[in-house]
Amino acid sequence: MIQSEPQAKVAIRVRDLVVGFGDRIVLDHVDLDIREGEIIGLIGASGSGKSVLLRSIVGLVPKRAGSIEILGLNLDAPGAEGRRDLGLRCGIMFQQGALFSSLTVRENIQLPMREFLDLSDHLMDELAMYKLKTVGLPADAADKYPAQLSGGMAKRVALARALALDLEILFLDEPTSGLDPIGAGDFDALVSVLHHTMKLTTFMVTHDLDSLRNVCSRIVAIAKGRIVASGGLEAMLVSQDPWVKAYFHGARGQAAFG
Ligand SMILES: Nc1ncnc2c1ncn2[C@@H]1O[C@H](COP(=O)(O)OP(=O)(O)OP(=O)(O)O)[C@@H](O)[C@H]1O
Repeated sequence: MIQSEPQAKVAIRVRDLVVGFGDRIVLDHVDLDIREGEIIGLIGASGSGKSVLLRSIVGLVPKRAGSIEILGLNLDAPGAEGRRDLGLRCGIMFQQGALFSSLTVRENIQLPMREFLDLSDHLMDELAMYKLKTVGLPADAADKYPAQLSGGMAKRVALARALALDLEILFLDEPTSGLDPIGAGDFDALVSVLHHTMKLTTFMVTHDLDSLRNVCSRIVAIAKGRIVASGGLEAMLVSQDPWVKAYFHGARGQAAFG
């Protein structure tokens, strides 16, 4: 696992967060601190609320109670300037990549630039090519449409779009799902390189045991609406939480870590 700086400042502070839909409570008084430079791997059973937690933190799902601070800004009252500031400093890559099918790769990558920056078309073209290169794609991918890309390429384009601005925090929702093990390993390596070169704080929802081992600096496990374990692999392996135990000591966990 990647080591992180224990004394770094808190980048994301979640306190007493309650989120629900109808009469179902999905997040039940969740507390979580993520420090600058950490790569967090959020794990939990299907439907345990991983994506809901990610979406709540970025303000896409309304909360019922609690508070969320990102880079020192309280999401309850960010103000127009604060909202813009967060848009510039945080990037999100969703599970399905969510590329716009009618736009080329270049145009997809340029969307956040158009929203947040005032740049000439020429400069945006140069930046888009640079971002493509950063995620390991060839220049001729720029004029392709999403339907012409493989799953792995589409994920890289989605990452390039998330990185379109100079980010401090990157949110990834199951970035390696749907990739074969080699593609997933390549993607993990890319996330590690970006972490080292850009000093990104990364919050990643994942089911991928290799990603947890190779990329994350800390694992956070969620079950029954609460954080039930947090720490390195060693902490997970000795956790007494039933779900964490089953996950790390079950057949897949044994194959990966045993
Ligand atoms: N917009 C919504 N409206 C109603 N219920 C929702 C909504 N979004 C999520 N849920 C419910 O919240 C629960 C948690 O969903 P979430 O997507 O966070 O699960 P997850 O842990 O990410 O699962 P998976 O690993 O399968 O992606 C699920 O029961 C889901 O049906």
